[in-house]
Formats: sequence, C-alpha cells, structure tokens
Amino acid sequence: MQAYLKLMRSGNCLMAAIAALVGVFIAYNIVSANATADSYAAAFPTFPILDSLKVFLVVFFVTGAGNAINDYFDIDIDRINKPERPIPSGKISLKAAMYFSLALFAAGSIIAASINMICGAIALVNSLLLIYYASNLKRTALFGNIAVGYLTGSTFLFGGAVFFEYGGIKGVFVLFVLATMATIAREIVKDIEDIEGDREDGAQTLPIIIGPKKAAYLAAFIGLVAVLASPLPYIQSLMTVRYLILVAVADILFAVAVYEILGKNNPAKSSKMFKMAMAFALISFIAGA
Ligand SMILES: CC(C)=CCC/C(C)=C/CC/C(C)=C/CC/C(C)=C/COC[C@H](O)COP(=O)(O)O
Ligand SMILES: CC(C)=CCC/C(C)=C/CC/C(C)=C/CC/C(C)=C/COP(=O)(O)OP(=O)(O)O
Ligand SMILES: [Mg+2]
Repeated sequence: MQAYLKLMRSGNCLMAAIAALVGVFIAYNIVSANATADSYAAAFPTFPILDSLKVFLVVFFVTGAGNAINDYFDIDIDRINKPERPIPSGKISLKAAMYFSLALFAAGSIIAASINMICGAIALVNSLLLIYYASNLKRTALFGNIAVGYLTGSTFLFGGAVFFEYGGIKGVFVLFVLATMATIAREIVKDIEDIEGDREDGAQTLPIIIGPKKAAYLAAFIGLVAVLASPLPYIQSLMTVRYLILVAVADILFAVAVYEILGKNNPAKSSKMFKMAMAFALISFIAGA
C-alpha cells in the first residue's frame, strides 16, 4: 500500500484535491451571491457536500494516475536518476503500475461524470492529456510545461464546473490562470535541473533548445507576472483582505525562487521554493475565500 501511495505521489494528489475543493467553495460563494441578487435564490441548491467529496476523490485519483503513468514511461531515466522509486526499485512491477494507473483514470472519470457532464469531460480530457504528456509531450520544448501548467490550474476549473450552469467556471478562472503560470515557471526550472538526464534521453526540452540561461529568464518572467497578478482575486472581490496579506508571503517565496534560479543558478533550490510558494498561495486561497 505504501509503495502505491508513493507511486501516486499522494502529497501532490492531496494538494491538487484541496485546490479543487477551493474551486468548489469559491464558485459556490459567487454563484449563490448572484442567485440572491437575482432573487432566484429559492431555486439555487444548498452547498453540494456529496459532489464536493466526489470532486476530492476524482482529482486525487486522476493526479495519482498521472504520476503513476509518468513513472511507468520514465522507467529508463528513473533507473539511473531515481532508483529508489517504486518501479525501478522493484516494489511495483511495470505492468501493475500501468493497470493501477488506468484503473485510477477510469474510476476518476466515472465519478466525475456522475457529478455532471462537464466535470466528466474535464476528467476524461485531463486523463488523456496526462497519458499523452507522459508518453510524448514531456520531451517537447514548452508544450510539456504548458500541459502540466494547464492540468494543475484545471483543478480550480474542475471545482467551479460543479456549478457550470450557474457560471461557476468563469468565477474561478483567475485562480486557474495564476496556478497555471506558477506551474509553468516551475516546470521550466525543473527541466533546467534535469537538463543532463534529458539530453542523454534525447528529450528536446526548452533549456536544451534555447539554453538554461534563457530558459531561466523565461521562467522568472512568467513567475513574476503571476506575482504581479496575484492581487487580482482580491480586486475581483473573490477574496478578502486576509488573502492579500497571506499571498504577499507567497509572493516573497516566489521572488526567492526566482532569485535562486537567476541569481544563484540553483534550479533544485528554486524548484523547491516554487513549490513552497505554491503551497502557501493555496493556503492564502483557503484562508482568504
Ligand atoms: C501567484 C499565485 C497566487 C499562484 C497560485 C499558485 C497555486 C495556488 C498553485 C496551485 C498548485 C497546485 C494545485 C498544485 C497541486 C500539486 C501538483 C499536482 C503540482 C504539479 O506538479 C507537477 C510536478 O512536475 C510534480 O513534480 P514534483 O512536485 O517534484 O513531484
Ligand atoms: C482536475 C483533474 C480531474 C485532474 C488534475 C490532474 C492534475 C492536478 C495534474 C497535475 C500535474 C501532474 C500531476 C502531472 C503528472 C505528471 C508529472 C508532471 C509528473 C512529474 O514528472 P517529471 O517531469 O518526470 O518529473 P519527476 O518525475 O522528476 O518529478
Ligand atoms: Mg519522471
């Protein structure tokens, strides 16, 4: 059991599933306030507890499936770079990892479809994109980074899709944009960190094509644009002033992540700082909603 949780990277799954719940909660706040204002409150549903549980399970399963299929395709690289992982260490066979991943993709998509068809469509599209990313896209310059950025940001869209017919997706779109940009920046930094292994593997990642320095400048630019845009959820009255105070801490962590890659040329430290900043930003969404 422990090996399968490690294969799923259950910490990432939990973070993604919490992000999706934030999407549900914020979308509900917006659409229920609009419903009251438009005086069709009587027709508006109460907070969907069962659908929220389903949202949590879907994102936990699909994120875990994405990580499992990613390690399935990465076996040759991981045998060298990450031999302690469940598949190269022999704790889980390649075939078992693939079947486990496909079962999680299927379960996530079926549960999503039971919420509504838009949620089902998002889960299915994301599942197919995760398989395509792991098998092909991750070795292409920028497209792989954009795919992971969309997938991470889509957790908020997925939560908002519970209220699709009330405009729930529109309400959380700014959160999607912020998370997507921050993730793309971090993914470019991760590719800078992995440049030697990727070069041996024949991957055509951005740092290999344009050089690690230019890739670092692009990652820094995208990350800093996300920081400058971070007050938007407050300006749009999605969040309270508590968000503004807490996201300022996340912004400082993003700035340190940028300094680590641009000033100190330390992609490993920068990647860790980006992830810490994203986690703190998620806390600011929760506290500020
Ligand atoms: C400026 C601002 C306010 C940005 C918002 C940042 C934010 C709230 C991001 C949300 C991040 C999120 C939902 C993360 C879920 C965890 C996850 C699946 C991240 C994607 O990770 C892919 C990565 O390649 C995994 O590698 P590793 O972390 O090294 O295992
Ligand atoms: C909203 C729904 C239904 C699903 C969202 C699913 C999510 C959040 C996906 C986020 C991105 C994710 C988990 C991608 C998995 C593949 C990946 C990027 C793994 C990291 O792989 P590598 O680039 O190989 O780096 P390492 O293996 O060295 O960490
Ligand atoms: Mg990998």
